Amino acid sequence: MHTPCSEANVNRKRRSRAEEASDEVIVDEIVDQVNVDANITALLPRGATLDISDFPSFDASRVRADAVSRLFDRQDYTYLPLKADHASRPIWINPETGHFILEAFSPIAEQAQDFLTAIAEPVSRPSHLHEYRLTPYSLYAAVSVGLETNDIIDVLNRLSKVPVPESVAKLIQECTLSYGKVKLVLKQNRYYVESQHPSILQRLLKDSVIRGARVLDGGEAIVPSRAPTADGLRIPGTARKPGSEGETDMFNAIIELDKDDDVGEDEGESVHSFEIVASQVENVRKRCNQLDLPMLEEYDFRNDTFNPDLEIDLKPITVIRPYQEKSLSKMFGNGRARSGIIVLPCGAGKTLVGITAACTVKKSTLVLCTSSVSVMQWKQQFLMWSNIKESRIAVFTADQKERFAGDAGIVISTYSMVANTRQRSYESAKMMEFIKSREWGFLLLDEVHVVPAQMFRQVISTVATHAKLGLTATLVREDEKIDDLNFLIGPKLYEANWMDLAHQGHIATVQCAEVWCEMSPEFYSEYLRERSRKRALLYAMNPRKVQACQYLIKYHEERGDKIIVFSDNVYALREYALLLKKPYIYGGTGQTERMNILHQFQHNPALNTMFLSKVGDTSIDLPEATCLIQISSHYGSRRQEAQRLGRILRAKRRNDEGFNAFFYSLVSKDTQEMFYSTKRQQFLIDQGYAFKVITHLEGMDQMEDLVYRDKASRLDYLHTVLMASEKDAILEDVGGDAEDTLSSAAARRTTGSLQSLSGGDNMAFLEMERSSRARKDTQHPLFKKYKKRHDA
Ligand SMILES: Nc1ncnc2c1ncn2[C@@H]1O[C@H](COP(=O)(O)OP(=O)(O)OP(=O)(O)O)[C@@H](O)[C@H]1O
Repeated sequence: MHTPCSEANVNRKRRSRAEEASDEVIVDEIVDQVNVDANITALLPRGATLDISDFPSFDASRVRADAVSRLFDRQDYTYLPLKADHASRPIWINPETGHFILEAFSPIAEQAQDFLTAIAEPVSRPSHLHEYRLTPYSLYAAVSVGLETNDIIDVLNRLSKVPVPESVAKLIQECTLSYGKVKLVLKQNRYYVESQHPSILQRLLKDSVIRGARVLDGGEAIVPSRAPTADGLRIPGTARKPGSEGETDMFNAIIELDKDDDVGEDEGESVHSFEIVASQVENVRKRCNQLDLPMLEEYDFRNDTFNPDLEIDLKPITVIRPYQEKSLSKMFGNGRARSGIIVLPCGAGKTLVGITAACTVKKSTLVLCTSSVSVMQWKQQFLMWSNIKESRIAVFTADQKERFAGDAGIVISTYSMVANTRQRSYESAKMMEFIKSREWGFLLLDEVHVVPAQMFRQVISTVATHAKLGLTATLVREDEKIDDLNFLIGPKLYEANWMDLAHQGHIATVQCAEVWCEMSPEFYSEYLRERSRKRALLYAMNPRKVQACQYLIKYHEERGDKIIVFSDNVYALREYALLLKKPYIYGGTGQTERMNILHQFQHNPALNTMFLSKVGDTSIDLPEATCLIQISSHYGSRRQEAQRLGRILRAKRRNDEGFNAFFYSLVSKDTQEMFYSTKRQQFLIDQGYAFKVITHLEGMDQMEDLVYRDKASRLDYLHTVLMASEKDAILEDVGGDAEDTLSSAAARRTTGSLQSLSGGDNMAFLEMERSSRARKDTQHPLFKKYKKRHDA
């Protein structure tokens, strides 16, 4: 993170003792100055101490004269005038990049964080300082949750230590003034273009495409009506958190909005609209984008009398968690359903968020997942959390093609089933007709980060739907295709902070470590000589790595942990597992054997370790697992790293006193693997996880049965590895979204062909190859403009 203080800290380490001594004098002076500022200390949380490195701002004229300021070089923003009461305001604004630094130790950090997540993208959120960045997408999302240009600038100004720089205010204005001003609303199966600003509708109607799409029924072109009232739509199963009002007061004391600012939809301003023909919706949407007036999509489900209601509610025993409620309030905040994406960490309960949204909309719902195993789990979860009748849920997979009873219901299927353009079986074609022929109130899209944009386009153009909700844990893709999702589904509505959820006990706290394993000399000289893919095999099979793995398994088994060892390379997986006498599962493992291993892992105290290939990256729920060891991984995939960590975030024992789960990445030192490893960790580091580097495992060399201790055995082993074909160095291809037929009782999300579980991975990688040819025509011109400006 590029903050003046962190950079100064790094640079300071490189400097001579003499310079440091002179700095100390200055720092002492600053500390003195800070100490006399009673306001600052009074604002600190009880028990917290003031660290000068957390406190880089002080009198600008003094800084210029001291020995430290030159270290900041171009990042010296001391010319920005600090507000007199800056100490009680938690945000720094970078005028050049639109990045914000939030002092996470501020008493109003939580409220400031809520505001920043609504208007900006979190970049990095370690313990003390958080970094956010403004982007057109984040501002688009802000507008879509109801924030207005002036509110954004005003609140930012109140939270900021310096007046909002003109460049930042301009970006906010440029990106938000036209956004959110036009809405596409589907009412009683008729599409309306709606706005509170008649002039904007008039501007749109000057466009020939839009004018041509308008329904002319002799009525007024622009029809005024009443805006929906934000009557605080209550999401089922939610209750107001005690004490939350007090916190709001505190927040308001600093950033209080003018009363007038609140007069908006609450007061029932009139809105104006004109109708467009359904077949022209896509064209009108495109035109609006080109005119810099993108349409927001909202579903006025409570006034939809055209589509039959679905009898569904959360069971009385279902209580949704505060962060789940918060994410949903972004979707339903104004009494309508806004389309968009909710981002929650693995294991934080995205399924229940989706189900609660369906219970709120109460209209026919289509759920799309990445595999048929997930389809069955969604069905089971609907039955577990809600009171929906089983006959109202239908499953559409390769093996089951059901229809729900009655006129409203839920269909759960996979992306590939719905997006398939090849020849379909008779049954499948009939089912698709059923899906296409009706209007869906709600489309729930699971694991949106892995589905190619083309597939989304196919789904969205096939299914007539009012509101869309995308769910994901990691809104990152190596192919940078995330932007497409914003336009195909909607903006990001909410993103939870992983660390907060871990501190509240909703997900496990995890200790992450990278274990650096020296390459044994024999392997290293082969590695340097080798030019082919076998290099990867050599660093994966490094005997020191095998030893580290053996040691860690022993250490954690003795602690009572249940361990999963991950390897993307099947050759390495098999060799390690056979050598260490542990069971392994990969794409080719027979079904009975798989079920048996998973069952034993869960219930047999004598089996505490299993090896798992890439097929277990996603959708596997083994809450018994408390330790992960990664021996070989898919190059630099940040998403895969996060998903793997996700396997232990739901550890059953997470709320035990002092409990920690463990995540080890074994890396062969001085090889290409180190580069990939650093890249892989970035997403988790940005979530606040700290990777410790372990260079020496205490006591490993003294282990009695340590493998490959002598040179002869290592040379033998090297020959075996060199004999392996180049094919063995290639990572496992786990096939597409294969349909499976298995089920087992206990292991939720492991109840089937694991081969099918990783279909999503393949989808994303497939798209990566095509990314260079990807069409950019759906990109909003303002974003293109913005990107060009930034690239320049
Ligand atoms: N409000 C809640 N009350 C009780 N249990 C909950 C709640 N929300 C989620 N859970 C439980 O948390 C676990 C994880 O939920 P879920 O499988 O939906 O997570 P997820 O976010 O989809 O994870 P992944 O990304 O790994 O698929 C489940 O066992 C679920 O029953």
